[in-house]
Amino acid sequence: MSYDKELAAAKNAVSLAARLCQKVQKALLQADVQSKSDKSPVTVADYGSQAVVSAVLQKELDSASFSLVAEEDSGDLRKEEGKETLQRIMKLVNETLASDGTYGNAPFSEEDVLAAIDSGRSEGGPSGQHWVLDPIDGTKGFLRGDQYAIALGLLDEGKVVLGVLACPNLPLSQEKVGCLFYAQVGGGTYMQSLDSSTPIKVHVTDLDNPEEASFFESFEAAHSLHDLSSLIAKKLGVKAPPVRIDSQAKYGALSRGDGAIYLRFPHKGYREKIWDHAAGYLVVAEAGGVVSDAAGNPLDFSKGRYLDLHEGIIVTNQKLMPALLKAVKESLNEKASSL
Ligand SMILES: Nc1ncnc2c1ncn2[C@@H]1O[C@H](COP(=O)(O)O)[C@@H](O)[C@H]1OP(=O)(O)O
Ligand SMILES: [Mg+2]
Ligand SMILES: [Mg+2]
Ligand SMILES: [Mg+2]
Repeated sequence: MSYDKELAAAKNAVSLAARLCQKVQKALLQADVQSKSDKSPVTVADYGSQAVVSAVLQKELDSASFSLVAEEDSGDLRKEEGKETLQRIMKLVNETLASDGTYGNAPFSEEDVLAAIDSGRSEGGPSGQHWVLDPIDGTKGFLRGDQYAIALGLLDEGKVVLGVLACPNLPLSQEKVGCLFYAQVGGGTYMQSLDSSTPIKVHVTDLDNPEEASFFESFEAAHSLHDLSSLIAKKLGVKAPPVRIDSQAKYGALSRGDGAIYLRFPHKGYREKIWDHAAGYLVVAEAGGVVSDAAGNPLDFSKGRYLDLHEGIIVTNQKLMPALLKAVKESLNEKASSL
C-alpha cells in the first residue's frame, strides 16, 4: 500500500509548523534576559505547531476518519488565564497558514484553534490509522536555542508507516541549516531542506568497529541516565565522548550516519510516549538502522499513547546491534547488582 498522499500532506504540515516554531524561537532568543526565563513562548509554539499540523492534515485528507494522538490539549487555554495565550496562538496560526498561500483564505477563530488542538486526543491503538504528533519535541532545547524537532508519524494497524521529522536547527550542509527527514515504510529515508530542496536518500553508518563509533544521548541528564550510557559505551570500546543533543534530531542525525549509536535510559518510573519515537523510529529503520528496547524487543506502537518498554531504547545499525545488546545487558546487570 502506498501512503504517497498522506506523506505529501504530512511534509506540508510539518514544514509549516516548523516555520511557526522558528518564528517563535527567533523572537524568544532576541528577547531580553527576563523573558528568556519565561516559558510561555514555548507553550505558544507547542500549541501553535499542533494546531497547524492538525489543520493542514484535515484540509488535505479525509477529515471524517481523522485520528490524531498528540502531546498537547486545550485544557489550560479554555481557562480565563489562558485567553491571552490563545489569542497569540490564533494570530500565529493564521499568519503561518496565510504564509503558505493555499490555506490562508479562511482565518481560524479561537474556537477553530481549540478544536484543531483537541483533535489530538485520540488514544491510538492496534486498529485503523492514527497520526502521532509531537508538535515540539525537545522543549528544553527549543528554549536554549538548540535542537528540537516537529515529529509526525502515521500508524496503520498498529505499525508506523510514515515518519516525518523537521529539525529546524540541524545543519543540512556546510552552508544551510534546517532538515526535513521523511520515510515511508519500505521506501527508504530521505532528507531535504525545510524549503523543499531536492531530497537525498540517507543511510545509517555501515561501521562495524565500535571503537570508531560515536554515540548520541539526551542533552538533559534528567531525561536519560548518562552514567549508564557511559558504562555501556566503555564496555563496547567506544572511544569518542557522547554527543548530547535534544529531541528526535538524534534519530535524524543517526539516519544519515552522523553517529552510530543512540542510547536512551530514562529515570525509573518515566513512561515513554509514542509521539516521542514514532517518526524517529521509522526514519532510522528505513535508513537501515535498528531500534529496540534494552532487551532487544522491537518497539510496539499499538498499545495506546504509551510505549511499554524494557528499561530503555537503543538504536544502531545491524552490524553493531549484537555487541551493543550484549554491552547493555552486562551494564544493566552490573547496575542491578551494585544497588
Ligand atoms: N523526565 C523525562 N525523562 C525522559 N524524557 C523526558 C522527560 N521529560 C520530558 N521528556 C521528553 O523527552 C524528550 C526529549 O528528550 P531528549 O531531548 O532528552 O531526547 C521530549 O519528548 C521530552 O518531552 P517534550 O516533547 O515536552 O520536550
Ligand atoms: Mg517529546
Ligand atoms: Mg513536545
Ligand atoms: Mg512537553
